Order: sequence, then C-alpha cells, then structure tokens
Amino acid sequence: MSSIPDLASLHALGAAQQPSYPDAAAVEAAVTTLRTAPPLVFAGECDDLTEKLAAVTRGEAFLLQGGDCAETFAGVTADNVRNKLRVLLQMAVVLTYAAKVPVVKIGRLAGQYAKPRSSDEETRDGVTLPAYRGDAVNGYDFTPESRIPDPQRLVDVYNASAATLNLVRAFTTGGYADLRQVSTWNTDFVRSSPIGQRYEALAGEIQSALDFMAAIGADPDEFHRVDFHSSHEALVLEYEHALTRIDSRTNQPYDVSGHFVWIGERTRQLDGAHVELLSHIRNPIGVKLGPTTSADDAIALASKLNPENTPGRLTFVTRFGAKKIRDGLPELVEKVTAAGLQVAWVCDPMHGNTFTASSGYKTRAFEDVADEVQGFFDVHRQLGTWPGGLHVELTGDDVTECVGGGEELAEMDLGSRYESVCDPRLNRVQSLELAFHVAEMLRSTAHS
Ligand SMILES: O=C[C@H](O)[C@H](O)COP(=O)(O)O
Ligand SMILES: C=C(OP(=O)(O)O)C(=O)O
Ligand SMILES: [Mn+2]
Repeated sequence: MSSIPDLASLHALGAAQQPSYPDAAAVEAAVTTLRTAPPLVFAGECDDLTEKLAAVTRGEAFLLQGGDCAETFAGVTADNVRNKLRVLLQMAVVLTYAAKVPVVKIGRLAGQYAKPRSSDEETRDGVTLPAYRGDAVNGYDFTPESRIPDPQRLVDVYNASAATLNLVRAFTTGGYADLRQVSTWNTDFVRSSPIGQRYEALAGEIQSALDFMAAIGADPDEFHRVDFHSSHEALVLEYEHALTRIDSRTNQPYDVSGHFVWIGERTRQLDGAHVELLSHIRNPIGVKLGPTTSADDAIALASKLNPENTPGRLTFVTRFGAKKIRDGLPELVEKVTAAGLQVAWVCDPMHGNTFTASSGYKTRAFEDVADEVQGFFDVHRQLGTWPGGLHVELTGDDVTECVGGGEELAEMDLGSRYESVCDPRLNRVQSLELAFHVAEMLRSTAHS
C-alpha cells in the first residue's frame, strides 16, 4: 500500500481515455515540472475528509458534490469561482437547515479539466478532428492545431487549480462563507424567481436564529467559516501520478492534486491503470457506477480499492438514469451491503439522463434529474440503507443548458446561453430548486 507504481507500469496495464501525445520529450518535460511542484492539498486535509465521509457512510451526514462538467482555463476568474461557490453554499444551507443533517461540501473544481469521451473523434460539416478532451489535454476550438494534445496543458492545469483553490480557501475561511452572509448570497435573482423567494424566507429564519445565538453570547467558529474540499476525475495518468507523493507524516502516498478524486464510468476496469493507481493512494476516492455494473463488479472494486474496509475511503457514485435506477440499483446496494462493505452511496442524476435536443445541443431535463434522485432515495429507503449524497454538474450562472425546472426552460431556449464545453449543467435557479427537492426527500428519510 505504501509504494507508488511507476508510470510505465501503469501504462502497461492499459489505460482507457488517455491523450495520444505526439511529442514524448514534451511529456517528459511537463511531468518533470509537475513532480517538483508543491502539493495543492495537504494529506491531513484528505484524512479529515475521509472522516467526514465516514459519517456519510454511517448515515450521519450528507454529501453535496458539484461543479462544472469541465472547468476551463478561461473560467478561472473571480466571478466564475465565486458564483459556483455561492450556489453550492446556498444548496448546502438549504439541505442543512431544512433536513437538519450535516452536509459535507465538495466542489468539482480546482482540477476538473480532463474529460473521457464516448468517441475519439468529432465531425462538423463533414470535417473530422480529434475530440476535445478537456483543457487538460487539447483546445476546444475546432481546428486541427487546437485539437493536438499538448502536455504543457497539464502544467497549466496545476496553475489554474492552484489559483482556484487559493480563492476558494480565501472565500470559505475569510468571511464570504460566514453564515451571516446567508441572505447576501441570494442577491439579485431573489426578485425574479419563486425559488429565490423561498430561499429568502429560509435565510430570514437562519438570520433570526443567529441573532438569538448572538444575544445569548454564543458565536462558534462554525458560523464564520466552512470546510470545503476539492475534487476531480483522476483521468490523465501523467498528471495524477506526478502529483502522487509520499506524505512525510504517515509515509503513505497521497494524490495531492485534490482532496477527493474519482474513477469515471469509462475507466473503472478492475485490472486497469486507474484502479491500480488509486488503490495505492490514501485520499478518499469515488468510483462512478453506471447501469451495466454488476454487483460482483462493485464488490471486486471495493475489495481492491478499500481492502481494509475503512469507512469514508470509498464512495460509490451511481449514475443509472431515471428510467433504470429503480430496477438496477437495488441488487447492487443489497449485495454490496450483504458483503459487509463500508461505502458511501451517492447519486449522480446527471450522466444517465443526457439526450440531444432537436437543435443539436446536449441537454438534460430537470424532471429526469429530480426523478433519478427520488428513485435513489426510494431504493435506499426500501433497503434501509442511507442515501448518502448528491453529485451534480452545475454552475452559479444563469445558463440555459438543462431544460425544465420552475423556469420551464424549453429546448428552443438552449441556444441563448449555452456555455458548457462538455455536459449540460444545472443553472443557479435549477440547482437551488433541486436542493429544495432533495431537502424534502432527506427530511422524510432522516426522520422516518
Ligand atoms: O462528462 C462526462 C463525459 O465526458 C461526457 O458525458 C461524455 O460525453 P460525450 O458522449 O459527448 O463524449
Ligand atoms: C465523465 C463523467 O461521468 P461518468 O464517468 O459517470 O460518465 C463526469 O462526471 O463528468
Ligand atoms: Mn460530465
């Protein structure tokens, strides 16, 4: 457990979804730079998160994990990071206050730059080029030059992640996330949306509770700062391997590119490189499980990735789709539970519900997203297991990428503000609306 396999031996196992770099010397140069770069996170912070996820595993806390499908370098701006953080804080407050359950907060940010794709190529108007694989790998522009994988981008990922995390740390500990700001997070859109008004009412209740606490002289640290953690899919081996380091306190390897890293649906082969690398690190980790996952697959993954069965180490993020979850999930949860495996169960209601609108935009319907979460809660309720969390693709901006929701966004509206470079995200109102739905589900679960 304490050794780190070398990069060549990982590649020898076969690694899905890797860039085909044309220039080996350039890869070497980028990896050399990354190997000496300071850690982005401290191993002790990863251990703290494992403890929090152990509480999720035990049914004592709920995980909220969200952010872009794909971050972009251009998106590393104060406004963008703040807006994303703000909607996550708002969602967390709704979940905590309405359901009275502690919420563990993880952003899909500060490292979420590499994308697995269903096709290696993209064709537009009869022209075929390599697919865009995230800013970590190549450019989004549809030109032959831009689509060539460039390993220097991995160094750019490191720098962009460092800048993002620095700002997130400043916001979450430096006053922005102070609970007294709960109303100001709402700002402008409160006037225009019923969900915003619902939030405003909740913020008012929190505010008077805080006033009461202040009056009796109680002012704990928890009111002024929040614990917030970073996460991304551990996809490009060169990057994750270069940032895997031996922690001097424990002598154990940690991937210091983020607090929590996960293995995607397309790279979860039991004997593949991603499972191997993540089996050696001590961070809390996740695995995405789609509808083709058998219970035996999940049990084998848990045995390899969490041989000591440590609670909080392993999170299974199921992404079945609204139509499949009620039939497919029970057997998985039942058998994993019967095998005595300690895992947190988290619902990704996004990736099983993607479709292409007639206008050509990739989209998701808010109603399908909400229905998959309801299915997830229903299955766990039937089995007596804990629906541990929500993993969503969202943005703090008023984009038009997913249809439906209270604003009744239609397919024909998608073009007005479609900004994602990969999958469609819930916008700010849809995100908050989902949080209110989930708070209801959680409230009836927690108190049943
Ligand atoms: O975010 C997840 C995947 O990268 C994405 O769903 C794949 O999308 P594609 O089918 O457009 O390649
Ligand atoms: C690639 C993703 O998901 P999955 O691996 O579940 O398809 C993602 O989370 O963006
Ligand atoms: Mn995605």
